[in-house]
Amino acid sequence: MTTCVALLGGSFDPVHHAHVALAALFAQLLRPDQLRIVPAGNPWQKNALNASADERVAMIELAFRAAAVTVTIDRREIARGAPTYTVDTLREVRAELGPDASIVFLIGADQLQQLDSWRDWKSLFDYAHIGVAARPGYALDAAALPSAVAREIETRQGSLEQLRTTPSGRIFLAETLAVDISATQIRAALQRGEQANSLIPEVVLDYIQQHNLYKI
Ligand SMILES: Nc1ncnc2c1ncn2[C@@H]1O[C@H](COP(=O)(O)OP(=O)(O)OP(=O)(O)O)[C@@H](O)[C@H]1O
Ligand SMILES: O=C(O)c1ccc[n+]([C@@H]2O[C@H](COP(=O)([O-])O)[C@@H](O)[C@H]2O)c1
Repeated sequence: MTTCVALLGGSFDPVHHAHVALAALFAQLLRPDQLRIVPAGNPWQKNALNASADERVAMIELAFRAAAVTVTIDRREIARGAPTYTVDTLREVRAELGPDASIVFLIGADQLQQLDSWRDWKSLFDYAHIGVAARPGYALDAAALPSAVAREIETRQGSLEQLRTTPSGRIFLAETLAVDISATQIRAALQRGEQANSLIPEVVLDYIQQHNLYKI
């Protein structure tokens, strides 16, 4: 049996219900041997993060424990101390797991729409598959995507079975996720002094309040 490892990277500033739902969806679809959450150390396309790396990790632990989704937190991008390029992460994980393991990097539709802006993006497929989840407001059809990304999907689209049993090179689009939540919206709500109860797990909200996060 091929080992299958799924990775969900992100800023998680803070982690929210859609992150957990995305991870749970692919846990169910792929039944991976391991599901790793990879908090970005220095997400170079974003403005400065609000919470610290340790705070983001603590919130991720709380969120996934509360949801009973079994994950491992991989801190390599935090430890790297350089702009976070996924291609570097996938190269490292490939070296660790060997040539035969299936590696699946999970993203939402917003990131698919800008995949061609990622560092050395075509090389991502040398190391891993990409699993994409739908996101309200971000279409998955070819017309909504940069033409280079649409072309890549045309040749690389594969089945879940192909993702699970081959090492890299395929894309799978999961069209069923429909959770209209963003960390931007949560930070704005918290800054306005609103509770954001329906957007993040209660344990994460408790943590945010105890640590006085997202006030400014
Ligand atoms: N509502 C959502 N539906 C589907 N995928 C999502 C959703 N929210 C985030 N993701 C995906 O999860 C990963 C990590 O996202 P991230 O931590 O940047 O959250 P975010 O809500 O997009 O943050 P921000 O609003 O700060 O940009 C990305 O691949 C992103 O596409
Ligand atoms: O490699 C890149 O150049 C790159 C550019 C943008 C985003 N990413 C990765 O995509 C994941 C989601 O990013 P974000 O900004 O939505 O949190 C996270 O793991 C980022 O490191 C990676």
